[in-house]
Amino acid sequence: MDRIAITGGAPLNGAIAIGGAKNACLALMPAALLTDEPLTLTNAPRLADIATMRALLESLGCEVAALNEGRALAIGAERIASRLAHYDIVRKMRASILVLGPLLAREGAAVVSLPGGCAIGARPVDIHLSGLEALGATLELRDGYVHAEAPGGLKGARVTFRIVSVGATENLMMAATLAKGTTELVNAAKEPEIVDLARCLRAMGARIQGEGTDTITIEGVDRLHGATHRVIADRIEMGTYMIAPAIAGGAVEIVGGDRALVGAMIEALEEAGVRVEDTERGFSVRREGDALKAMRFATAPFPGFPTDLQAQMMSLLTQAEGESVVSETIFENRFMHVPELARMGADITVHGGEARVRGRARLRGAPVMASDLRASAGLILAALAAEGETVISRVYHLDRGYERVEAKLAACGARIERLKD
Ligand SMILES: CC(=O)N[C@H]1[C@@H](OP(=O)(O)OP(=O)(O)OC[C@H]2O[C@@H](n3ccc(=O)[nH]c3=O)[C@H](O)[C@@H]2O)O[C@H](CO)[C@@H](O)[C@@H]1O
Ligand SMILES: C=C(OP(=O)(O)O)C(=O)O
Repeated sequence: MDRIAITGGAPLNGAIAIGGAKNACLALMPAALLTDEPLTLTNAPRLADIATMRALLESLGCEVAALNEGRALAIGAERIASRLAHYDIVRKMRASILVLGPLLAREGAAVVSLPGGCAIGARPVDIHLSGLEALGATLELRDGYVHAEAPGGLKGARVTFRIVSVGATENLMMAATLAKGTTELVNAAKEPEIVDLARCLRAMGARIQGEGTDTITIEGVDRLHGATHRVIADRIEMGTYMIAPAIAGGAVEIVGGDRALVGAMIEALEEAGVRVEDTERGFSVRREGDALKAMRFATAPFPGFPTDLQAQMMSLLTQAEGESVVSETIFENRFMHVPELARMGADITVHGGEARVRGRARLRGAPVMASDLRASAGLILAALAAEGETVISRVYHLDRGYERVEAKLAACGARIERLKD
């Protein structure tokens, strides 16, 4: 298993280009199941999670070609050879549940493994399932699998989500494109990845309105066709690299930076004393003066502060003057990075969903372990500011969502290398 070694203390100066969004691409790929014509996705990120979704789609009979060195994916689902999403693939990645809606809509039947919990929380899929039932599917849970049927096809309905769920909104949007009649999704997620999926589905012939608001309306059509769609920029990668010069010093231009995607993050950074200035290619980020200021923030659905940037922002706040308060409202167990940051000298206490971060801790390099994707990114950022060497193990978590992280940071002056075991 690879590890990453970082010797902290070097300021970062340069430019970092942002790739296509993992979480958008993971929802766009299963959309290919809705049509027998090819769907081509450009600006695709080259990540482990994308390879996992590719393997899952291939196991269902899709043909997937990687073009332009993997930056574009052409996915053809001319014939669905299997309706079974096997546990062996689904357990690797929760987004696998996103094949359920499209398979059911196109084939009238699907058997999909339940994804199970993960480090950040239990993450049930009840909202996905009750939504599909509202569209007329019959579901049965057997041996860890969801057995879903809709022999006469799905039927449009009004579905009110109990809580805002990105994945359930995506699954239902896709399922509803081929349902008979109109579906209204109420209390829908408003994340940019939802908007991106709606645009792609529309390019495929779907009739969708209201994406980006809390009510999405989908008028079912008889069939969808192929399309080419460009994946939006990864706002979580963007936010992660915005913190790098803020914590390590220096100034980094985020190429492809887009304020509309990271508004809450920019607000939080500015409150902490970080300056964000527009450039022709995006924006540049640097710390204002020497000291960062403590602040409080709570994670929330878009346009609120993203839970996927909470760990990274917490690393930054270990270096702020005073006590910061971080509330995690989306996942019940997303503070796995705290004990690892403590090993590096951070002073953080957690009570329930709230972490109190006392700055300005003197961070020192230590061996630490990545527990999940964004926790790994938080540890990398903390290591950039720590004295001495930090070695992060289990970086396969990081590889799920960050492409060439060592190369991108090293190009800005970070002393970082991947240790191959
Ligand atoms: C691949 C992908 O896009 N992943 C993102 C997606 O995950 P994902 O789509 O899994 O997250 P959701 O928005 O569904 O989860 C929000 C909350 O709802 C709960 N819930 C969700 C579904 C359900 O059926 N029942 C239920 O109780 C979850 O446990 C969680 O507490 O959105 C999350 C919240 O922005 C991000 O952190 C993930 O990076
Ligand atoms: C939690 C994440 O991904 P997933 O939903 O695939 O676990 C993430 O991208 O931060």
